[in-house]
Amino acid sequence: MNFFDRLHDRIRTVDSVVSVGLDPDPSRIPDHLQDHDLPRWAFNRRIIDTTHEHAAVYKPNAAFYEDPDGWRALEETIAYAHGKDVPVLLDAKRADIGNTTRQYAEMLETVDAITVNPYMGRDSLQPFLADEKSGVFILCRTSNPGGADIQDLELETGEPVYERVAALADLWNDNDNVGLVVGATKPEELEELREQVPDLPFLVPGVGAQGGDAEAAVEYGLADGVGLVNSSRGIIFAGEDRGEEFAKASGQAAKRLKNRLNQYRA
Ligand SMILES: O=c1ccn([C@@H]2O[C@H](COP(=O)(O)O)[C@@H](O)[C@H]2O)c(=O)[nH]1
Repeated sequence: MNFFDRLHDRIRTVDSVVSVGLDPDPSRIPDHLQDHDLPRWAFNRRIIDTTHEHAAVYKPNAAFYEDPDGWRALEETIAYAHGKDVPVLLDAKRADIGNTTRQYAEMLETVDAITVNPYMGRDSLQPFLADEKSGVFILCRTSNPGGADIQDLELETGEPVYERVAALADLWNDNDNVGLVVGATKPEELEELREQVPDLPFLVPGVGAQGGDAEAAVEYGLADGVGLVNSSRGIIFAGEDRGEEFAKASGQAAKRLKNRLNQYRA
């Protein structure tokens, strides 16, 4: 079964399009976990225990794991999430020349989907696109203010770069495994892009800590009911002031976001 069919089933099972971002900033991990062998893993395990019933996927961002202990923490986290039947989308934003990107694509042996950067063109993404079972989310219109610097530039045809990226992503979708990353902070672009590529599911980050538009994220992020709305800090650090009870607050935050997003689902 391909990733989007599996995601469709997962969304139906938990009645949720919430992507729980696992970005365990070491400086924000509660004191009582700092002595663990792998504090990031100890933190994530507790977050997974309280949020998995509300999670369509877990989205660890590779930036929070790129050191030897980090990779171990990530491996444990992925295995634990899978043990709870939750797919894992690695937010790695990878791509490189073909020979290198083939190595990056090995990551798809351990996760279910990945984010990739289209800046180097189709050959830089080919090993990801060719992996029929895995999801490939292509950065299109990102949520950060500087996303405009390049993505909004107008081409000679009058279309902005992000629209060209969406058109290319649609062309590259031979295996029905491509989605787009479009920020919830850009509701107008979400609407335009949904019209342009009606069949591509979106990963929509930027609700929660970045203050994006949750209603637009659901209304335009889903293609035939399939898509993901991510919150990371808003869920995992919801209980920052609650000491050993921190994970309970994360479970409540994930449930609250699920219910809020479900108000807008058809
Ligand atoms: O356009 C983008 C692409 C990726 N992200 C990532 O999503 C999460 C958002 O975290 P919050 O704490 O909910 O703000 C994080 O991993 C980003 O690197 C994004 O925000 N925008």
